[in-house]
Amino acid sequence: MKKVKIGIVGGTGYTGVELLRLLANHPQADVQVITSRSEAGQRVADMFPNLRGHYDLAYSEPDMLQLKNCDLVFFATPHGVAMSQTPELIAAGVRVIDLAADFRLTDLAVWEKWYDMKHTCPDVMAEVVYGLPEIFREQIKQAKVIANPGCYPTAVQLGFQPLLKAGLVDTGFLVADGKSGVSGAGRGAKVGSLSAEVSESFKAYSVSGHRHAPEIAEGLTRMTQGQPVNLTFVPHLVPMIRGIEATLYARLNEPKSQAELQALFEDCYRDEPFVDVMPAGSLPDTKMVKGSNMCRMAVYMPAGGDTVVVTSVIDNLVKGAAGQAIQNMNIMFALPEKMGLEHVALLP
Ligand SMILES: NC(=O)C1=CN([C@@H]2O[C@H](COP(=O)(O)OP(=O)(O)OC[C@H]3O[C@@H](n4cnc5c(N)ncnc54)[C@H](OP(=O)(O)O)[C@@H]3O)[C@@H](O)[C@H]2O)C=CC1
Ligand SMILES: CC(=O)N[C@@H](CCC(=O)OP(=O)(O)O)C(=O)O
Repeated sequence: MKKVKIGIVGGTGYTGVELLRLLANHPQADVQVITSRSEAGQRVADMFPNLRGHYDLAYSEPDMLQLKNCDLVFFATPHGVAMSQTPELIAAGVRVIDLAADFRLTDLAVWEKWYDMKHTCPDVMAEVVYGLPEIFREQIKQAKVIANPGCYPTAVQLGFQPLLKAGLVDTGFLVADGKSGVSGAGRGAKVGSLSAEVSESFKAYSVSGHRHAPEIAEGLTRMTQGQPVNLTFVPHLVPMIRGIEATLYARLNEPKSQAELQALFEDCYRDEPFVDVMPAGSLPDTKMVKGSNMCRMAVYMPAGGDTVVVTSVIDNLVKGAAGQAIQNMNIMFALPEKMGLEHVALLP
Protein backbone atom coordinates (compact mmCIF):
# COMPACT_ATOMS: atom_id res chain seq x y z
CA MET A 1 0.00 0.00 0.00
CA LYS A 2 1.29 3.48 -0.89
CA LYS A 3 1.99 5.72 2.08
CA VAL A 4 0.05 8.98 2.51
CA LYS A 5 2.27 11.90 1.41
CA ILE A 6 1.80 14.56 4.08
CA GLY A 7 2.50 18.28 4.36
CA ILE A 8 2.23 20.16 7.65
CA VAL A 9 1.88 23.94 7.59
CA GLY A 10 2.88 25.35 10.97
CA GLY A 11 5.33 22.77 12.22
CA THR A 12 6.83 24.61 15.19
CA GLY A 13 3.70 25.11 17.31
CA TYR A 14 2.55 22.62 19.92
CA THR A 15 -0.02 20.97 17.66
CA GLY A 16 2.39 20.78 14.68
CA VAL A 17 5.07 19.15 16.82
CA GLU A 18 2.46 16.82 18.30
CA LEU A 19 1.49 15.77 14.75
CA LEU A 20 5.17 14.96 14.13
CA ARG A 21 5.43 12.97 17.39
CA LEU A 22 2.37 10.86 16.59
CA LEU A 23 3.13 10.43 12.86
CA ALA A 24 6.66 9.21 13.68
CA ASN A 25 5.13 5.84 14.60
CA HIS A 26 2.44 5.78 11.91
CA PRO A 27 3.28 3.02 9.41
CA GLN A 28 1.42 4.65 6.49
CA ALA A 29 2.52 8.27 6.98
CA ASP A 30 5.25 9.88 4.92
CA VAL A 31 5.81 13.47 6.10
CA GLN A 32 7.39 15.21 3.12
CA VAL A 33 6.90 18.91 3.86
CA ILE A 34 6.99 20.74 7.18
CA THR A 35 6.78 24.51 7.16
CA SER A 36 7.85 27.35 9.38
CA ARG A 37 8.50 30.87 8.19
CA SER A 38 10.62 31.75 11.23
CA GLU A 39 12.69 28.51 11.29
CA ALA A 40 13.06 27.77 7.56
CA GLY A 41 16.29 25.83 6.99
CA GLN A 42 16.47 24.49 10.58
CA ARG A 43 16.47 20.72 10.95
CA VAL A 44 13.35 19.46 12.71
CA ALA A 45 15.27 17.09 15.00
CA ASP A 46 17.73 19.82 15.99
CA MET A 47 14.89 22.05 17.15
CA PHE A 48 12.91 19.27 18.80
CA PRO A 49 15.36 16.61 20.03
CA ASN A 50 12.51 14.28 21.05
CA LEU A 51 12.22 13.71 17.27
CA ARG A 52 15.92 12.79 16.76
CA GLY A 53 16.19 9.54 14.85
CA HIS A 54 12.65 9.85 13.49
CA TYR A 55 12.85 12.65 10.92
CA ASP A 56 15.49 13.61 8.39
CA LEU A 57 13.64 16.80 7.40
CA ALA A 58 14.23 20.54 7.62
CA TYR A 59 11.62 23.29 7.94
CA SER A 60 10.81 25.13 4.74
CA GLU A 61 8.88 28.29 3.88
CA PRO A 62 5.26 27.43 2.96
CA ASP A 63 5.38 26.73 -0.79
CA MET A 64 2.27 25.89 -2.79
CA LEU A 65 4.14 23.77 -5.35
CA GLN A 66 5.54 21.50 -2.66
CA LEU A 67 2.23 21.29 -0.82
CA LYS A 68 0.39 20.40 -4.04
CA ASN A 69 2.58 17.29 -4.33
CA CYS A 70 1.11 15.93 -1.10
CA ASP A 71 -1.98 13.77 -0.68
CA LEU A 72 -2.94 15.56 2.51
CA VAL A 73 -2.03 18.88 4.14
CA PHE A 74 -2.55 19.56 7.84
CA PHE A 75 -2.80 23.22 8.86
CA ALA A 76 -1.55 23.66 12.44
CA THR A 77 -1.63 27.43 12.11
CA PRO A 78 -3.48 30.39 13.60
CA HIS A 79 -7.05 30.99 12.46
CA GLY A 80 -7.27 32.47 8.95
CA VAL A 81 -4.25 30.73 7.38
CA ALA A 82 -5.92 27.55 6.12
CA MET A 83 -8.77 29.37 4.39
CA SER A 84 -6.27 31.39 2.35
CA GLN A 85 -4.67 28.23 0.84
CA THR A 86 -7.34 25.54 0.90
CA PRO A 87 -9.17 26.45 -2.36
CA GLU A 88 -5.97 26.06 -4.39
CA LEU A 89 -5.03 22.81 -2.65
CA ILE A 90 -8.37 21.09 -3.10
CA ALA A 91 -8.49 22.24 -6.74
CA ALA A 92 -5.21 20.31 -7.14
CA GLY A 93 -6.74 17.21 -5.54
CA VAL A 94 -5.04 17.61 -2.17
CA ARG A 95 -7.16 16.90 0.91
CA VAL A 96 -6.97 19.29 3.86
CA ILE A 97 -7.35 18.94 7.63
CA ASP A 98 -7.45 22.28 9.44
CA LEU A 99 -6.63 22.14 13.15
CA ALA A 100 -7.68 25.77 13.48
CA ALA A 101 -11.25 27.05 13.31
CA ASP A 102 -11.54 28.34 9.72
CA PHE A 103 -14.17 25.80 8.69
CA ARG A 104 -15.78 24.86 12.01
CA LEU A 105 -18.96 27.00 11.90
CA THR A 106 -21.52 26.69 9.15
CA ASP A 107 -22.93 30.19 9.77
CA LEU A 108 -20.17 32.42 8.41
CA ALA A 109 -21.73 35.60 9.82
CA VAL A 110 -21.36 34.06 13.28
CA TRP A 111 -17.82 32.93 12.38
CA GLU A 112 -16.81 36.41 11.24
CA LYS A 113 -18.13 37.94 14.47
CA TRP A 114 -16.19 35.55 16.74
CA TYR A 115 -12.96 35.41 14.72
CA ASP A 116 -13.03 39.10 13.81
CA MET A 117 -12.02 38.60 10.17
CA LYS A 118 -13.67 38.13 6.78
CA HIS A 119 -14.14 34.54 5.66
CA THR A 120 -12.38 34.32 2.32
CA CYS A 121 -13.70 31.06 0.87
CA PRO A 122 -17.42 30.55 1.55
CA ASP A 123 -17.61 28.32 -1.56
CA VAL A 124 -15.34 25.74 0.07
CA MET A 125 -17.81 25.25 2.94
CA ALA A 126 -19.80 22.79 0.79
CA GLU A 127 -16.77 20.47 0.83
CA VAL A 128 -16.23 20.65 4.60
CA VAL A 129 -17.02 17.95 7.14
CA TYR A 130 -16.77 18.62 10.89
CA GLY A 131 -14.15 16.13 12.00
CA LEU A 132 -15.68 14.53 15.07
CA PRO A 133 -15.51 10.86 14.02
CA GLU A 134 -17.89 9.68 16.72
CA ILE A 135 -20.61 11.66 14.90
CA PHE A 136 -19.50 12.12 11.27
CA ARG A 137 -17.44 9.00 10.51
CA GLU A 138 -19.30 8.21 7.25
CA GLN A 139 -19.05 11.75 5.89
CA ILE A 140 -15.35 12.02 6.84
CA LYS A 141 -14.47 9.10 4.51
CA GLN A 142 -15.12 11.18 1.37
CA ALA A 143 -14.40 14.67 2.70
CA LYS A 144 -12.04 17.00 0.88
CA VAL A 145 -11.75 19.38 3.84
CA ILE A 146 -11.95 18.51 7.52
CA ALA A 147 -12.68 21.11 10.18
CA ASN A 148 -10.87 19.49 13.09
CA PRO A 149 -12.90 20.33 16.22
CA GLY A 150 -11.62 22.58 18.98
CA CYS A 151 -10.30 21.03 22.16
CA TYR A 152 -13.06 22.13 24.53
CA PRO A 153 -15.75 21.34 21.91
CA THR A 154 -14.45 17.76 21.63
CA ALA A 155 -14.66 17.08 25.37
CA VAL A 156 -18.02 18.83 25.76
CA GLN A 157 -19.83 17.43 22.69
CA LEU A 158 -18.77 13.85 23.42
CA GLY A 159 -19.90 14.21 27.04
CA PHE A 160 -23.35 15.60 26.21
CA GLN A 161 -24.02 13.39 23.18
CA PRO A 162 -25.69 10.37 24.87
CA LEU A 163 -28.08 12.58 26.85
CA LEU A 164 -29.06 14.80 23.91
CA LYS A 165 -29.45 12.00 21.37
CA ALA A 166 -31.78 10.20 23.75
CA GLY A 167 -33.75 13.43 24.38
CA LEU A 168 -33.40 12.99 28.15
CA VAL A 169 -32.51 16.52 29.23
CA ASP A 170 -33.80 20.10 29.15
CA THR A 171 -31.91 21.63 26.22
CA GLY A 172 -32.81 25.09 27.53
CA PHE A 173 -30.31 24.80 30.40
CA LEU A 174 -26.97 23.11 29.69
CA VAL A 175 -23.80 24.03 31.55
CA ALA A 176 -20.22 23.15 30.55
CA ASP A 177 -17.46 24.00 32.97
CA GLY A 178 -14.16 23.51 31.10
CA LYS A 179 -10.59 23.49 32.41
CA SER A 180 -7.51 23.47 30.23
CA GLY A 181 -3.76 23.11 30.67
CA VAL A 182 -1.56 25.93 29.43
CA SER A 183 -0.43 24.22 26.21
CA GLY A 184 -3.94 25.04 24.96
CA ALA A 185 -2.78 28.61 24.54
CA GLY A 186 -0.09 27.62 22.01
CA ARG A 187 3.69 27.93 22.02
CA GLY A 188 3.87 31.66 21.32
CA ALA A 189 5.32 33.74 24.17
CA LYS A 190 2.58 35.48 26.18
CA VAL A 191 2.66 36.93 29.69
CA GLY A 192 -0.47 34.96 30.58
CA SER A 193 1.31 31.68 29.86
CA LEU A 194 4.38 32.39 32.03
CA SER A 195 5.05 29.92 34.80
CA ALA A 196 4.93 32.70 37.42
CA GLU A 197 1.47 33.71 36.20
CA VAL A 198 -0.03 30.25 35.90
CA SER A 199 1.56 28.10 38.61
CA GLU A 200 -0.25 27.68 41.93
CA SER A 201 -3.22 29.58 40.55
CA PHE A 202 -6.53 28.76 38.88
CA LYS A 203 -8.89 31.12 37.12
CA ALA A 204 -11.90 31.35 34.84
CA TYR A 205 -11.51 33.34 31.62
CA SER A 206 -13.67 34.54 28.71
CA VAL A 207 -16.70 34.32 31.00
CA SER A 208 -18.61 36.86 28.92
CA GLY A 209 -18.15 34.66 25.85
CA HIS A 210 -15.60 32.28 24.33
CA ARG A 211 -15.36 31.44 20.62
CA HIS A 212 -15.85 27.76 21.40
CA ALA A 213 -19.39 28.43 22.68
CA PRO A 214 -20.94 28.82 19.19
CA GLU A 215 -18.99 25.77 17.95
CA ILE A 216 -20.27 23.65 20.85
CA ALA A 217 -23.82 25.01 20.49
CA GLU A 218 -23.86 24.16 16.76
CA GLY A 219 -22.66 20.62 17.51
CA LEU A 220 -25.20 20.09 20.30
CA THR A 221 -28.02 21.41 18.11
CA ARG A 222 -27.16 18.75 15.52
CA MET A 223 -27.68 16.13 18.26
CA THR A 224 -31.14 17.49 19.14
CA GLN A 225 -32.26 17.50 15.48
CA GLY A 226 -32.38 21.26 15.39
CA GLN A 227 -34.12 21.90 18.72
CA PRO A 228 -32.35 25.00 20.09
CA VAL A 229 -29.92 24.60 22.95
CA ASN A 230 -29.08 27.16 25.59
CA LEU A 231 -25.51 26.56 26.74
CA THR A 232 -23.45 28.28 29.40
CA PHE A 233 -19.77 27.54 28.77
CA VAL A 234 -17.03 28.83 31.05
CA PRO A 235 -13.38 27.87 30.43
CA HIS A 236 -10.70 27.89 33.13
CA LEU A 237 -6.91 27.86 33.00
CA VAL A 238 -5.36 25.35 35.39
CA PRO A 239 -1.69 24.99 36.35
CA MET A 240 -0.87 21.94 34.26
CA ILE A 241 0.65 21.57 30.81
CA ARG A 242 -1.66 19.15 28.97
CA GLY A 243 -5.23 18.15 29.50
CA ILE A 244 -8.84 19.27 29.46
CA GLU A 245 -11.48 18.35 31.99
CA ALA A 246 -15.09 19.33 31.28
CA THR A 247 -17.75 18.96 33.97
CA LEU A 248 -21.17 19.09 32.35
CA TYR A 249 -24.55 19.65 33.98
CA ALA A 250 -28.03 19.05 32.55
CA ARG A 251 -31.53 18.77 34.04
CA LEU A 252 -33.34 15.50 33.38
CA ASN A 253 -36.81 15.76 31.83
CA GLU A 254 -37.90 12.78 33.93
CA PRO A 255 -36.15 10.83 36.69
CA LYS A 256 -33.50 8.29 35.67
CA SER A 257 -31.45 6.04 37.89
CA GLN A 258 -27.67 5.95 38.00
CA ALA A 259 -27.81 2.47 36.46
CA GLU A 260 -30.00 3.65 33.54
CA LEU A 261 -27.66 6.54 32.77
CA GLN A 262 -24.61 4.29 32.99
CA ALA A 263 -26.21 1.85 30.52
CA LEU A 264 -27.13 4.73 28.16
CA PHE A 265 -23.53 5.97 28.03
CA GLU A 266 -22.04 2.49 27.66
CA ASP A 267 -24.43 1.69 24.80
CA CYS A 268 -23.68 4.96 23.01
CA TYR A 269 -19.90 4.42 23.01
CA ARG A 270 -19.62 0.61 23.03
CA ASP A 271 -18.00 0.47 19.55
CA GLU A 272 -15.97 3.67 19.77
CA PRO A 273 -12.21 3.01 19.86
CA PHE A 274 -11.38 6.36 21.46
CA VAL A 275 -14.18 6.91 23.97
CA ASP A 276 -14.12 5.09 27.28
CA VAL A 277 -17.05 5.23 29.66
CA MET A 278 -15.61 4.64 33.12
CA PRO A 279 -17.26 2.05 35.39
CA ALA A 280 -19.96 3.38 37.72
CA GLY A 281 -18.41 4.96 40.78
CA SER A 282 -15.12 6.01 39.20
CA LEU A 283 -14.08 9.39 37.81
CA PRO A 284 -11.58 10.17 35.06
CA ASP A 285 -8.71 12.56 35.60
CA THR A 286 -6.56 14.19 32.94
CA LYS A 287 -3.58 11.93 33.70
CA MET A 288 -5.60 8.95 32.49
CA VAL A 289 -5.49 10.36 28.94
CA LYS A 290 -2.19 12.30 28.86
CA GLY A 291 -0.41 11.59 25.57
CA SER A 292 -3.22 9.33 24.31
CA ASN A 293 -6.10 9.85 21.88
CA MET A 294 -8.72 8.73 24.42
CA CYS A 295 -11.69 10.63 25.76
CA ARG A 296 -12.65 9.11 29.10
CA MET A 297 -15.90 10.05 30.79
CA ALA A 298 -18.17 9.24 33.71
CA VAL A 299 -21.85 9.95 34.32
CA TYR A 300 -23.34 10.64 37.74
CA MET A 301 -26.82 11.14 39.13
CA PRO A 302 -26.16 12.96 42.44
CA ALA A 303 -28.61 11.94 45.16
CA GLY A 304 -31.80 13.93 45.62
CA GLY A 305 -31.60 16.17 42.56
CA ASP A 306 -32.71 16.29 38.95
CA THR A 307 -29.31 17.31 37.56
CA VAL A 308 -27.14 14.77 35.78
CA VAL A 309 -23.37 15.39 35.88
CA VAL A 310 -20.90 14.16 33.25
CA THR A 311 -17.14 14.53 33.54
CA SER A 312 -15.12 14.20 30.34
CA VAL A 313 -11.33 14.35 29.93
CA ILE A 314 -9.04 14.52 26.91
CA ASP A 315 -5.46 15.51 26.16
CA ASN A 316 -5.96 18.86 24.38
CA LEU A 317 -3.03 18.22 22.04
CA VAL A 318 -4.08 14.66 21.12
CA LYS A 319 -7.85 13.96 21.03
CA GLY A 320 -8.28 17.75 21.21
CA ALA A 321 -6.06 18.43 18.17
CA ALA A 322 -3.30 16.31 16.52
CA GLY A 323 -4.56 12.84 17.49
CA GLN A 324 -8.08 13.58 16.31
CA ALA A 325 -6.62 15.00 13.08
CA ILE A 326 -4.75 11.71 12.49
CA GLN A 327 -7.90 9.72 13.35
CA ASN A 328 -9.61 11.75 10.61
CA MET A 329 -6.71 11.08 8.21
CA ASN A 330 -7.02 7.33 8.85
CA ILE A 331 -10.74 7.43 8.07
CA MET A 332 -10.23 9.57 4.93
CA PHE A 333 -7.55 7.26 3.53
CA ALA A 334 -9.35 4.00 4.44
CA LEU A 335 -6.69 3.05 6.99
CA PRO A 336 -7.50 1.30 10.28
CA GLU A 337 -8.87 4.06 12.48
CA LYS A 338 -6.52 3.31 15.37
CA MET A 339 -3.37 3.19 13.22
CA GLY A 340 -0.56 5.17 14.87
CA LEU A 341 -2.83 6.18 17.74
CA GLU A 342 -2.58 3.30 20.18
CA HIS A 343 -0.43 5.09 22.75
CA VAL A 344 -1.26 4.29 26.33
CA ALA A 345 -1.57 7.40 28.53
CA LEU A 346 1.46 8.46 30.56
CA LEU A 347 1.30 7.90 34.32
CA PRO A 348 2.26 9.80 36.46
N1 LIG B 1 -2.86 24.19 21.49
C1 LIG B 1 -3.97 23.47 21.52
O1 LIG B 1 -4.26 22.76 22.51
C2 LIG B 1 -4.93 23.49 20.37
C3 LIG B 1 -4.74 24.32 19.28
N2 LIG B 1 -5.64 24.30 18.26
C4 LIG B 1 -5.48 25.21 17.13
O2 LIG B 1 -4.43 24.71 16.29
C5 LIG B 1 -3.75 25.80 15.67
C6 LIG B 1 -2.26 25.72 16.01
O3 LIG B 1 -2.16 25.79 17.44
P1 LIG B 1 -0.77 25.78 18.19
O4 LIG B 1 0.08 24.67 17.66
O5 LIG B 1 -1.09 25.80 19.62
O6 LIG B 1 -0.21 27.21 17.70
P2 LIG B 1 1.18 27.85 17.83
O7 LIG B 1 0.95 29.29 18.01
O8 LIG B 1 1.93 27.11 18.91
O9 LIG B 1 1.87 27.56 16.39
C7 LIG B 1 1.47 28.16 15.21
C8 LIG B 1 2.30 27.63 14.02
O10 LIG B 1 1.81 28.24 12.81
C9 LIG B 1 2.88 28.85 12.07
N3 LIG B 1 2.32 30.07 11.45
C10 LIG B 1 1.89 31.20 12.10
N4 LIG B 1 1.38 32.08 11.19
C11 LIG B 1 1.48 31.50 9.97
C12 LIG B 1 1.13 31.92 8.66
N5 LIG B 1 0.55 33.10 8.42
N6 LIG B 1 1.39 31.09 7.64
C13 LIG B 1 1.97 29.88 7.84
N7 LIG B 1 2.34 29.44 9.07
C14 LIG B 1 2.08 30.23 10.13
C15 LIG B 1 3.96 29.11 13.11
O11 LIG B 1 5.25 29.04 12.52
P3 LIG B 1 5.93 30.25 11.74
O12 LIG B 1 5.37 31.52 12.33
O13 LIG B 1 7.39 30.07 11.96
O14 LIG B 1 5.55 30.06 10.29
C16 LIG B 1 3.78 27.93 14.07
O15 LIG B 1 4.50 26.80 13.59
C17 LIG B 1 -4.40 27.09 16.20
O16 LIG B 1 -5.33 27.56 15.29
C18 LIG B 1 -5.07 26.64 17.48
O17 LIG B 1 -6.17 27.43 17.78
C19 LIG B 1 -6.68 23.43 18.23
C20 LIG B 1 -6.91 22.59 19.28
C21 LIG B 1 -6.05 22.55 20.45
C1 LIG C 1 -5.87 27.49 27.50
C2 LIG C 1 -6.26 28.22 26.25
O1 LIG C 1 -5.94 29.38 26.07
N1 LIG C 1 -7.00 27.54 25.36
C3 LIG C 1 -7.45 28.11 24.12
C4 LIG C 1 -8.32 27.12 23.39
C5 LIG C 1 -7.56 26.08 22.69
C6 LIG C 1 -7.53 26.23 21.19
O2 LIG C 1 -6.49 26.42 20.64
O3 LIG C 1 -8.69 26.17 20.53
P1 LIG C 1 -8.92 26.68 19.01
O4 LIG C 1 -8.41 25.64 18.12
O5 LIG C 1 -10.35 26.88 18.86
O6 LIG C 1 -8.18 27.97 18.87
C7 LIG C 1 -8.34 29.33 24.34
O7 LIG C 1 -9.13 29.35 25.27
O8 LIG C 1 -8.29 30.21 23.48
